[in-house]
Amino acid sequence: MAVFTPLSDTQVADFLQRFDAGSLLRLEGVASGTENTTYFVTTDRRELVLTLFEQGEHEELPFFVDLLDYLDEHRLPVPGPLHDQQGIALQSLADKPALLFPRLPGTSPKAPSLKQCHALGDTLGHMHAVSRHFDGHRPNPRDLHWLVAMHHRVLVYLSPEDQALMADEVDNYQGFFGDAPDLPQGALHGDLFRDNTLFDGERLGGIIDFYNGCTGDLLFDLAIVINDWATQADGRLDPERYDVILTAYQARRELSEAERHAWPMMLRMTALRYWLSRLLVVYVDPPAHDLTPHDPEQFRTILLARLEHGALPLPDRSHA
Ligand SMILES: Nc1ncnc2c1ncn2[C@@H]1O[C@H](COP(=O)(O)OP(=O)(O)O)[C@@H](O)[C@H]1O
Ligand SMILES: N[C@@H](CCOP(=O)(O)O)C(=O)O
Repeated sequence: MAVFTPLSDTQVADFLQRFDAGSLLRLEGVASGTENTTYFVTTDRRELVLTLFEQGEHEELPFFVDLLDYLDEHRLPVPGPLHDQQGIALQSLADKPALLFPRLPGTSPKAPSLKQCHALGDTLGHMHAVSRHFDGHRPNPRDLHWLVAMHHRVLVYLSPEDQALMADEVDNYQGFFGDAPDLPQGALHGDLFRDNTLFDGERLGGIIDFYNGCTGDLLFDLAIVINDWATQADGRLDPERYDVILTAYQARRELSEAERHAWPMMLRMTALRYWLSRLLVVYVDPPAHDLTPHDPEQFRTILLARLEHGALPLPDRSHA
């Protein structure tokens, strides 16, 4: 499904000669990708992943390479791209930009255990502690400016109640974040859902799919994680997962007073961010290929639950 550009064994064998990565033994298209063409590549030396970039802003690829290089150098479990014999990571193959990565171990959890939640909170806290010093720059493409600009495009498809909900919420965020003190900044993953992690048992083998990566409010990343990892089917927060992730995170990077104050609003804003991006996919800009879109309703439910019940208290760092 997700092999948009078919590649032959010969093309990939030739491509591998640019690197010091061994000779091709096996090439296998990956069905689960949604945006790019992904192949698993086995050589006589190692397991690799080859990605061809089918869409998106290609001029932004050097930012992703720099970010992955930086996090890899700081020993975060990310696929640091392979560099060729001239030291260059970003390549071209079949007229598409291409990157070669190590294949990280594990599978994505659907119902993460508390140990997996701990590993995720610990790694995200570690990542944010080091990513504060990353000197690349890419504004968050899904921040409040984007919400303000884009939400008008879906209102016509919503019930009058949902139109009011969305428009009022965006107003609330503008009022709140316009006056709020600046939040700690750094590089973010930007889409750290369960399906962008690979677990080898309880061990976090890797965080993948950094193509929403950007620089901005670190709290935005943490709120995305909590809304995906620590939410029950009815949209309410799962208290155990919530506590474990946030305690492990804060053992690495303590939240500031400004972040604690902004937390309930950030949970709402990132829920609306996905309600909106999913509505845009369904109604405004459906993908050219035949993929089942994610359900926007899920994030409307999460937003309503955050509005009705607020956020649970944040654990203190002293409990870490
Ligand atoms: N470095 C990696 N190690 C192991 N598996 C990977 C790696 N990168 C991607 N994958 C696998 O390929 C799939 C598609 O990759 P992804 O980058 O998420 O593509 P897309 O952006 O098209 O969704 C992932 O769901 C995962 O199964
Ligand atoms: N994880 C997202 C999909 C990626 O979102 P994007 O619109 O920022 O590319 C989801 O579950 O909706």
